[in-house]
Amino acid sequence: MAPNTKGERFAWLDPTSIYINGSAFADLLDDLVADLDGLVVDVVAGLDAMGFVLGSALATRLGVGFLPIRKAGKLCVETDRVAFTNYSGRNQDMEMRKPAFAPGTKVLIADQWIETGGTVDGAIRLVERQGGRVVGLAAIAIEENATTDAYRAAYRCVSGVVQGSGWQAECNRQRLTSFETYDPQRSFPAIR
Ligand SMILES: O=P(O)(O)OC[C@H]1O[C@H](OP(=O)(O)OP(=O)(O)O)[C@H](O)[C@@H]1O
Repeated sequence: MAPNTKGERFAWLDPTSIYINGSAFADLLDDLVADLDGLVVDVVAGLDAMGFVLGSALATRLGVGFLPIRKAGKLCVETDRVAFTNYSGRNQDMEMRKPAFAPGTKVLIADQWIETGGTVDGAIRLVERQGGRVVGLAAIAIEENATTDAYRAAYRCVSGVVQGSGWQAECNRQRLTSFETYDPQRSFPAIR
């Protein structure tokens, strides 16, 4: 995963090198699906924008559909809208089509990353307001803080970066030791 080279307005890392490499992406999905074993999911909801990548891939692996939750102002149908604040401190709105599913639908929410938990909090509210049951959260990494501790207590939380690992501690510090040797070419897709 690549370090931020652009400053504070941006996320502290970029996981594109996982998505762009077929083996790495497949390994990530294998691990997440294995950790989701036994969880009954009716639909995967992915968060705009990068949560669409992981969310739609997971949905196809789980054999269920995919529901995009959008940043506000994009959907051309009736929506429900909530405000949220993410790691940047910026206030934004997000929207979900309305109606999106029947009450009681079991929803797995997927996002690229959970840092403060502010973004996923908005998605949980949208799902629950339509009578959906959030059954799990999936991400490449879920940083540890009071908000995400509460999520782990309430929902099945699965992440590529495993809780208790050295990588989890590095994620919490927002500095990976692998940044020192990061080389984008190592993840380039093979040319056939
Ligand atoms: O836990 P939080 O502090 O809310 O931060 C996590 C969110 O931030 C990132 O997305 P970002 O808002 O950067 O947008 P993007 O998906 O369009 O890159 C990430 O993909 C999550 O959606």
